[in-house]
Amino acid sequence: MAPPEVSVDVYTNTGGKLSTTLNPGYSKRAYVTFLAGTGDYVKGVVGLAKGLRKVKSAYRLVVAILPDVPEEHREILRSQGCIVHEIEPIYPPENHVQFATAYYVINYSKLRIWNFEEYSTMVYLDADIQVFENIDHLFDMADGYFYAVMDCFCEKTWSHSAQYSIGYCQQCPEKVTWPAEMGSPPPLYFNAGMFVYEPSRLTYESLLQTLRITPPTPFAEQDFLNMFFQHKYKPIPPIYNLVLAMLWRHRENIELEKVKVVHYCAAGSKPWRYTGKEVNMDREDIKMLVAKWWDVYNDESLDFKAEDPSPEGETFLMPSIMASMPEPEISYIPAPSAA
Ligand SMILES: O=c1ccn([C@@H]2O[C@H](COP(=O)(O)OP(=O)(O)O[C@H]3O[C@H](CO)[C@H](O)[C@H](O)[C@H]3O)[C@@H](O)[C@H]2O)c(=O)[nH]1
Ligand SMILES: O[C@H]1[C@H](O)[C@@H](O)[C@H](O)[C@@H](O)[C@H]1O
Ligand SMILES: [Mn+2]
Repeated sequence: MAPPEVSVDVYTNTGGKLSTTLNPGYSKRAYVTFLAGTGDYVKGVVGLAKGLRKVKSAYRLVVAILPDVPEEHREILRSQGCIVHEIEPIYPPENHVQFATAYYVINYSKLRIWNFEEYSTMVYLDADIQVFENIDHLFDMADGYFYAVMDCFCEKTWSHSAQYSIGYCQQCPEKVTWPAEMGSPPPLYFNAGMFVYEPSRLTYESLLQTLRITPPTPFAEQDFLNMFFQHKYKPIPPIYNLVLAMLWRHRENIELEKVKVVHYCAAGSKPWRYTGKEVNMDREDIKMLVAKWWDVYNDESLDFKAEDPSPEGETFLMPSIMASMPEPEISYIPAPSAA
């Protein structure tokens, strides 16, 4: 039986408030990012909030914050229209980590976002990500999968891995093929700076339970999520999370003018710390992308306005008739053959 229709206010990230008739069965959607510490990542979140406004995203930005984020920074985020949501830290399993505990706490704490059950679908974005084109259509993908962009194994950060040791990368699996004597090739591996997922209490509990018996590995929650969602993972095109190293490692896989989401994850590329001195950072494409981030960050017209809806406002799934953006088809990337 169809649920009764009710009239509700729909708040948009662009500051609009639309009254409409919605089916209460409609699910809620939001972007979510993560912030820890007293440092300068708050600038990344502010940039991201403004970027989402610039591309007229219909959905709010939730910021999952650790208790150590100072009140001053929380206030900046609220004043930018973000929904600030404090979470408890998650610690790595006991007796496993002698050093770099902070690194693991920061990254594992991200798993709390599976507990945000008030939302049915969320798009997670690292604070060092910027969105240059509307990606709201990602919320329309079929339920039951974990969507993210395939990573690249060519940078030194991967030097601990078997892939790196033989020069194998899933971005060009035909260049160096996986040797039979090393067993089956590794499963597809995503970068966890951006993903589409469904919060769920059950999944959340299973994640935490599994984490307790999983020794920490170099890429922390990224390795863990890859293991946990191995059979649910569906790759989406690199335009949804341009890992910057792709520009010098696999330029042929990237159509830069089509890129919607940029992930400033390469060493030296965080726009708010950028000096241009580190390796590859003097490239023209990098300079252009850093400048584009600053354009958004410095654009005062993108600041959240006082007359805009309160950060407590809810964002409901809008009936497609109201959606302002055309919804491009997303082509799934077929799994590269092992050979
Ligand atoms: O002091 C910090 C450090 C990190 N973060 C948050 O944690 C995220 C992950 O850190 P980085 O973006 O600096 O790291 P990378 O992009 O190199 O990280 C990649 O690898 C990490 C694990 O190694 C995570 O999986 C991360 O999501 C993935 O994009 C940041 O975006 C930010 O949201 C903070 O808030 N404060
Ligand atoms: O998977 C890794 C990891 O996310 C690193 O932290 C990032 O800097 C690299 O670019 C990426 O390949
Ligand atoms: Mn990142």
